[in-house]
Amino acid sequence: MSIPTGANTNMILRLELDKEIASFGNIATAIGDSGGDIVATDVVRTEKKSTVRDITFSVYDQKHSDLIVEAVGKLPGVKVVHVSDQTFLLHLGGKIEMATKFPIKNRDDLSRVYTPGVARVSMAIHENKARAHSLTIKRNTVAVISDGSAVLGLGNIGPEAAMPVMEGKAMLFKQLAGVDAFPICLATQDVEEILLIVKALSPGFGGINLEDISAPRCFDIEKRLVEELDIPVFHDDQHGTAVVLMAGLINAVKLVGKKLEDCKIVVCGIGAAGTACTRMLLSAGVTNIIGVDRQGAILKGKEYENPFWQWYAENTNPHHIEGSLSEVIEGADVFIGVSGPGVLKAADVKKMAADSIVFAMANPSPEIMPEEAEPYVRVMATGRSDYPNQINNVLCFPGMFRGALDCRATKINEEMKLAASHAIASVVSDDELNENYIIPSVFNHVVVEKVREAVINAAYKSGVAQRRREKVQ
Ligand SMILES: NC(=O)c1ccc[n+]([C@@H]2O[C@H](COP(=O)([O-])OP(=O)(O)OC[C@H]3O[C@@H](n4cnc5c(N)ncnc54)[C@H](O)[C@@H]3O)[C@@H](O)[C@H]2O)c1
Ligand SMILES: O=C(O)C[C@H](O)C(=O)O
Ligand SMILES: [Mg+2]
Repeated sequence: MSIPTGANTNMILRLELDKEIASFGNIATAIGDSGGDIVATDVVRTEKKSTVRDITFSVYDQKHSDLIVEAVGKLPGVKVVHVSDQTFLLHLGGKIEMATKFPIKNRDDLSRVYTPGVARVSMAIHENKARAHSLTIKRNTVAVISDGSAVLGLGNIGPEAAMPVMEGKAMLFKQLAGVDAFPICLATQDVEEILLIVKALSPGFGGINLEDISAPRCFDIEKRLVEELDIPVFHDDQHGTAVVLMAGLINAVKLVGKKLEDCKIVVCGIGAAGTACTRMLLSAGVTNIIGVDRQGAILKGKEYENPFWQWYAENTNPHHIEGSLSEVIEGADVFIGVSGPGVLKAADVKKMAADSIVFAMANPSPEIMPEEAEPYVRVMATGRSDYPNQINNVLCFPGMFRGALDCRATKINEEMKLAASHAIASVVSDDELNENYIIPSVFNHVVVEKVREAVINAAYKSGVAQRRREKVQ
């Protein structure tokens, strides 16, 4: 599968040029004629007969870049050394590192942070385990755990390939909410093994963020970890997504003047995210929900191997609507896509009710690109950062864990999730609300603070916060 590099990505082409044969003018013409735009050129080194240059040029996508590289590579005296882009360069050596809070300057410091001084601290924790929250990194630390089985919409690409996504989540935790998160990708997809590993590594962490673990295994893993651990365990693809979806929907229906309970909602992709989004919609009073997966609409009376689809069939699709996505979407007010790229066609969107809302949330390529859907929809959103209305769980998980860690919640419950949805939605005021602004930006500093506050209040009200209220600012 080719991954779109995004609109107007800058590529860097390293060329070795034979000084006698190659002409920079020809290179510039080849790039320009192929629709590329030269942004910069740098001389890397010059030798007697050749020179090595980096040419930075902007392209639309991966295919466009390949075309230009091919055209340049055919020029006389030009050898393509390699092609990279800024995204790849940013990933060289990974995106995060560990830092110490203060330097160890002398033997005195050494004897405090390390042996012998550290032994007294260890014994204090041994006497009272709760002290780990004040004397170790536990109170500010979250493990971001994946088995690489459902990475974005790319599927089961394995733990090594999942690392860049998990490093990205860790960066966002730190930058947005000051939470120290560790990416941990496991070389197993066995439920029992994952449970054992996560439980065994939990002592050093204040929370567990499960990420990109495929359904239905993710449900069992999360449920059992929640039962067996006394720190919050949160499967981000389920609950983070559902929280942000609900925030976007609260504002979108307000904008189009519909009532959420009256809407016909089609959810496409009944995996981790689709199941959790549906549960949240049901608890908000929506009844007319139709779930669609690869085989079409999920229906009561049919036999499903997946026990969660059995539950789904019992609890949704009250009018027993059968058929494919393009059949069941007829007259729908809302489409929620958490499946894969290009699943929804413009012709399907045309069949939706007036003032339709399309949340095409599959990453990195949505169920339909905004350019295709926009002529027929009133409100369009994706999970991506390069279009307006980014409905992405990053609006939830930093503030959610910040709040849960600060009040030392034992779990993240329904009350905390619903409070987070309303907090996110409330960042967009009625005056600001419009088709291109139903959900705040990830960079809006108010979001994390509002989510944190709402989560803390809900945690105290629902009795899962352990820290004395007056200690939590
Ligand atoms: N925007 C966000 O914040 C956000 C959050 C979570 C997940 N997602 C996206 O949602 C998608 C699913 O993630 P998940 O964690 O639930 O994965 P998952 O593997 O648990 O579930 C995916 C489901 O989609 C179904 N599906 C795949 N292709 C389909 C198609 N062509 N038609 C109908 N159904 C199809 C699969 O059968 C599966 O049931 C991914 O693309 C992911 O990037 C987005
Ligand atoms: O990682 C993201 O951008 C969102 C979400 O967790 C996903 O799996 O797509
Ligand atoms: Mg994810």
